[in-house]
Amino acid sequence: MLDLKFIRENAGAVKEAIRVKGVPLDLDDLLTLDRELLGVKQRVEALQTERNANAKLVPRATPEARPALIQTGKDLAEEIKGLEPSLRAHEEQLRQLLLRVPNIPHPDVPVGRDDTENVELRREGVLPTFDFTPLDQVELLERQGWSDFERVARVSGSRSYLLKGDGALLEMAVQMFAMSFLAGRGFTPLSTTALVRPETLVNSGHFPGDEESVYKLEGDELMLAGTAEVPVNSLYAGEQMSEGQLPMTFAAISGAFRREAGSAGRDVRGLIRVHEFRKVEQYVICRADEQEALRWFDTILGNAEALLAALELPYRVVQNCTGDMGAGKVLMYDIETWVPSEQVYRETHSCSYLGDWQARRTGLRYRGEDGKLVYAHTLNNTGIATPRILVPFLENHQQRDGTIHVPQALRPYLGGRDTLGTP
Ligand SMILES: Nc1ncnc2c1ncn2[C@@H]1O[C@H](COS(=O)(=O)NC(=O)[C@@H](N)CO)[C@@H](O)[C@H]1O
Repeated sequence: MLDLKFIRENAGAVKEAIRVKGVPLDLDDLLTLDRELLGVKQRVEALQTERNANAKLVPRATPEARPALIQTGKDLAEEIKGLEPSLRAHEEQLRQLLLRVPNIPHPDVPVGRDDTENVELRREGVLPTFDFTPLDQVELLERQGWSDFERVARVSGSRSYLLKGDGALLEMAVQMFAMSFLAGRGFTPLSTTALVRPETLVNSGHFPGDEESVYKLEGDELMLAGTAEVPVNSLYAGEQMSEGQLPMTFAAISGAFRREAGSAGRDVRGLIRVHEFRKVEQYVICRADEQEALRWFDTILGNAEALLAALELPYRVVQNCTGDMGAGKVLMYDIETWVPSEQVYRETHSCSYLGDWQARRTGLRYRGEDGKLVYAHTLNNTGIATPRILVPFLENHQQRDGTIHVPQALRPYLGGRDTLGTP
C-alpha cells in the first residue's frame, strides 16, 4: 500500500505504475472518493465546531434562551451522527482501493507484459553432458523406488507427491542444508506454520488478488499460506520496533499450500508443481533506506546462488519485467535452474524488494533516531523449495548406472554418502 499523501502528490507516477504492471484499477476513482471523503470529514468537523461553540453558550445563557440552545445542540449531534455511516462507508471503500494500488517499480525494471519479456541477466554453472540417455525426474524416482505417485494420488488426487527411502531423506537433507547454510550467514532459523488468519494475506499483499490460489478452511477463520513469507511478514504486525532491532533476517521453513487454479495442464507429472510443498524462505525487515535494502536484495539473491552453486546446479538469473513482478514489488529477480529433460531453465527462486508497501499494510514500524515512526522495508527470496529443486538436482546429478551423485556440501546431511541409490 502506498501513502495516500504520496498518491495525491504523485498521481502521474502511480498511474504509470498501474499501467506498466497491468493492474485493474482506475486511480481517478480513488482520487474522487478521496475528495468526497474529505468533503464529508470537513462537514463533520464544521458541525462539531458549531456544536462545541453552541455548548459554550449554554452555561451563560438566560433561562429563556437556554432551551433553544440545548435543542440546537441536540440537532447538531443528530446531524453528526447521521453522517457517520457515510463516513465509515467512504473510509472502507477508500481502503479497499488503496490496497490495490501497486508499488512504483524501480527505474531499472524493464517494462513488459508478462514473463516472456523478463530479461536474462547472467548464466552460472556448466550444463551437464551425458554419454548415456539421461532419464527425467519421474523415471529416476521410479527406477530407484523413491516415489509412489499412483498411491498418493488415490489419497490426495493430482499434484500430490510422496517420496520414499533415500528420496525422502534427500528432500530433508536439502532443506536442512539450506537452513544450516543460512543460519551460518546470520539468518535466524524459524520453523513456522502455514495456518494463517486472512488478514495476514492482506498484509503480505497476496490479497486482494490471489484469493483463488489459497486454500480456505471451511468454518474456520484460517487459511493455508502458499509461502512462509505470509506468516513471517505478520509476526511483528502492528508493533513499534526500535531501530536497533533492525535488520531482522529470517530463514523460515514451513509447509506451503497452493491451489494452482490457474495452472491446469501444466507440469502435471512429478515434482515441479504440487499442491503442498516445503520451502525455506529468506525474509528481511530493514530500515527505510533504499541503498541498505538493495544491499539486502543482493545478499538474499547471493545466498540462493551460493546454495545452488554448492549443490552444483547450473542456473540463470533473470530480471522480472513490470508485467511479471506483481503489485507490491519495487524490484524482482527470478533464479531459474537447468532441467536437462526439458532442456530449459525452470524457475526455482524468486527474489523481491517491496520497499515499505508491505510494511504499511502490515503496520511494521520502527522509531528512527530522530524519534519519528517510520515504516520498515521488507524483502524476501526463496532459500530452497522442495520438492521442485529435486527435479534439477536428480536430473543433473544422475549417473550412467541410474545412481545420483551427491555434491560435497550435501554429504554431511546424508550420512557422508557421495552417491544415492542402487545401480
Ligand atoms: N506449486 C508449487 N509446487 C512446488 N514448488 C512451488 C510451487 N509454487 C512455487 N514453488 C516454489 O516456490 C518458489 C517461490 O514461490 S514464489 O511464489 O515464486 N515466491 C515466493 O513464494 C516468495 N515468498 C519467495 O520464496 C518458486 O520459485 C518454486 O521453486
